[in-house]
Amino acid sequence: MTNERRVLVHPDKEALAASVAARFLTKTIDILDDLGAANIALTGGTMGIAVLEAVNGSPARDTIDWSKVHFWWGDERFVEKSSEERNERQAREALLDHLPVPPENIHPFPASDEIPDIEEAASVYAAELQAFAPEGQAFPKFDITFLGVGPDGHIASLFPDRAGIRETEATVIVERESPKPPPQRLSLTRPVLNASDRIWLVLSGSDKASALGLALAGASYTEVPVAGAKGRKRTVFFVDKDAAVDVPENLIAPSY
Ligand SMILES: O=C(O)[C@H](O)[C@@H](O)[C@H](O)[C@H](O)COP(=O)(O)O
Repeated sequence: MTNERRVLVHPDKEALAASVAARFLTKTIDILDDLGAANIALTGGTMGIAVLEAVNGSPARDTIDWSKVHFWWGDERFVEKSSEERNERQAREALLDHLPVPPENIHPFPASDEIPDIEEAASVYAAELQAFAPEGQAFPKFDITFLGVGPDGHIASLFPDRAGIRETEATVIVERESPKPPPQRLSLTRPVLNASDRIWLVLSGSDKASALGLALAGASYTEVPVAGAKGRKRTVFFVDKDAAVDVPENLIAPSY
């Protein structure tokens, strides 16, 4: 199988979440068989959380040795730890709090009431990435990185024409004026995201169609950040029919 970007189309959001959840569970089993451990980067957003809820509801959920899985995030809203807006809180409620994952395997970004200075919070997460990195590397190799996509084509908290999407040296950036509320966010940078073996983008709804179509048609990633998402081995767009209306026919994988 080539590393060409693939688009898998599903009839609706529910089928999309269920399909991605099933694929996540089987792929994680394969990764654990191959490597003995897995690093997964989660995303915020309604589709990202819907996938986690579907994983939690799967009968196959408990076939995995979750003690070997580490969970990270691609981005986080810089709000209080208990805020309902936090990606970590939403992921814990959707899945993580229902799994026998050792607490030390869950790596959330710092919250604003833990480290009030957002620049320091970014440095703390960069240090956490470094602490779990292979020798000589600055961050772990993520086996699967989930990304949602905004109507403007943003991924994680990397937004069009903002400094964050252009950053190639730092592993974590600060976004202070996110066009998507809340305004203050922390995000992994594109090089870190793209060092993932697999990037799985999950998007639904007609409001995503334009960004997806532009990205697949070769738009600049500084203008349409999702255009710059490319895993080392696989880049798969899991979409519903509404989000797929502008996708070139030749990129749509046969439905299965
Ligand atoms: O913290 C966040 O808000 C997410 O990381 C963000 O990148 C999200 O994934 C997209 O905005 C898509 O969100 P929806 O799936 O809700 O459209």
